[in-house]
Amino acid sequence: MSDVTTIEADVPERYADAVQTRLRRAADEDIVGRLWRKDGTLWAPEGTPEVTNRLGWLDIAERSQEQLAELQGLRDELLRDGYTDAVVLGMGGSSLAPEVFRQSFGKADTGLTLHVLDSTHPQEVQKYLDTLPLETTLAIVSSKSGGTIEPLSMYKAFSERIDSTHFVAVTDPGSGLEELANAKGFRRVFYGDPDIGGRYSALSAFGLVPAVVAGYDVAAVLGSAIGAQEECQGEQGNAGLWLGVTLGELAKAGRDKLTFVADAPLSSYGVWAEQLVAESTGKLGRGILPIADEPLLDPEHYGDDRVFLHVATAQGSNAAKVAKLKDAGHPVITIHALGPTDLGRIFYLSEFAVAVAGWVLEINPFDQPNVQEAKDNTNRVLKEGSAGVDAGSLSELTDSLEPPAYFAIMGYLPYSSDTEAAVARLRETVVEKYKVATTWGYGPRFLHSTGQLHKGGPKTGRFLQLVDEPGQDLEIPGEDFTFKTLIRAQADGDLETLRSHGLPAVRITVGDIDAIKEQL
Ligand SMILES: O=P(O)(O)OC[C@H]1O[C@](O)(CO)[C@@H](O)[C@@H]1O
Repeated sequence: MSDVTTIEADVPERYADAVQTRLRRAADEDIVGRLWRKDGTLWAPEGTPEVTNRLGWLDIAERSQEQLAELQGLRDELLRDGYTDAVVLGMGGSSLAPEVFRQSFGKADTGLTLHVLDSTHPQEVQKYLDTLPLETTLAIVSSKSGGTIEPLSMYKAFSERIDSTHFVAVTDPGSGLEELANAKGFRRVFYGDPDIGGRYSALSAFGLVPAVVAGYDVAAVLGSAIGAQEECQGEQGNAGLWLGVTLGELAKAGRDKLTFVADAPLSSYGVWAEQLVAESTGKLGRGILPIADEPLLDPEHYGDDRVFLHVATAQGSNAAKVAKLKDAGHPVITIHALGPTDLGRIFYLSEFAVAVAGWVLEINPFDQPNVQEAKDNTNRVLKEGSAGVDAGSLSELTDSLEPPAYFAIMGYLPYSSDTEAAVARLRETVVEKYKVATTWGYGPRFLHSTGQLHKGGPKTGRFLQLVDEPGQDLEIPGEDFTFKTLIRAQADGDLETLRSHGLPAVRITVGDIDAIKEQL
């Protein structure tokens, strides 16, 4: 057991020495004090960009409390004006926390029905345009940089159909999106903190605007985050420090597949944590690979590259399976949670832990050096057209497949529960047959999440790209490419980038995902 109150640890004895030694070193080197004093040399040489100006999240929950009255004012105004729905148009850090809030809280009595659109698949965008009651829908265009191609394309599609007063922007001061919002007369512009990067922005305006508009108890979410902030102050009983040191040391010992088991109603935690962990740690050939939503199996199916993080609630149904994992000697860390308002605490502890793990792994957790490559390749395909893609063959991925390799499935497909169920069956087959960890992400969403680790992390990934032939296309007003061209250029660009890193990457144009299992 650790000496912290909110986290329970079952870490096998053989790793305990490394964790204790590292905790002593953290105390000797005043890691917590230096983190709070925003000393960037914890992670990178003095003067490195994207370090000291990326630590605003440390006390953002306190500062966000001051924004609540204004946000609640917006919600009241929208309800008075007859609004019924709100849709977030954003990617990565600008969409994933709202998505976890949405799935965890559900529909509140006192707010708008929240939706999150973070896809460029024409069928997916069209679905929202067709099914939302557009006359009573608020569109929240969310982008820190204000220049990301996906939210701007989604904005363009919506702007043809709804009036400017139906839009609000969430962005950092001085961005192109701020300028656009002012020029077009958006209802409001809300600002993020420029000293916080996208994946650390959950408790700033990026998470809060959608959550307040949806009527969720954001004051309680922030209260739980402030509780965690207090827990992360000193050397003793510091849950975030302990978690980061443990995850870092386990990764160094080869347990670098952090497998989330999140109980209802917090089952979607992994989709947010995935970006935090992968984009922060996956670089310089190192990193912790987050595994979200993988079917949970019996211990014998797992290699010794796993560590399990159980977000446990009273309603959860995973306890018996997790107990078996502990008994079999897999490291298991349990974070106990009461319900959705605990998300503030869980987000905060995760953020602090990942910052500490960055120190252990000797990487800068606040940059994303490899994300740009896929974006550049996409832009080139958009400009010059595709030179045609060699699909490759599945055996490139399965030949001598064993831990510590991992099998990544990336679907440039419309979102559907049928797809997710078929992918879950495929993942289960891969784990059972090869004992390797599997990941799954919708493209282009995963490009802003695990995409960084795929290229920058350990070169152990095998990549299966799934694409379809969309039956319908959708114009992007003002652009000379359509959504169908954009998503295919993103898929082509990513395949090319993976291969340029010497990584095995194969494309399958899907009809029946279940049929892939037979070829493994
Ligand atoms: O909020 P923005 O600037 O649109 O960026 C979206 C996402 O893209 C990235 O910058 C890179 O993938 C993420 O870190 C970020 O959360």
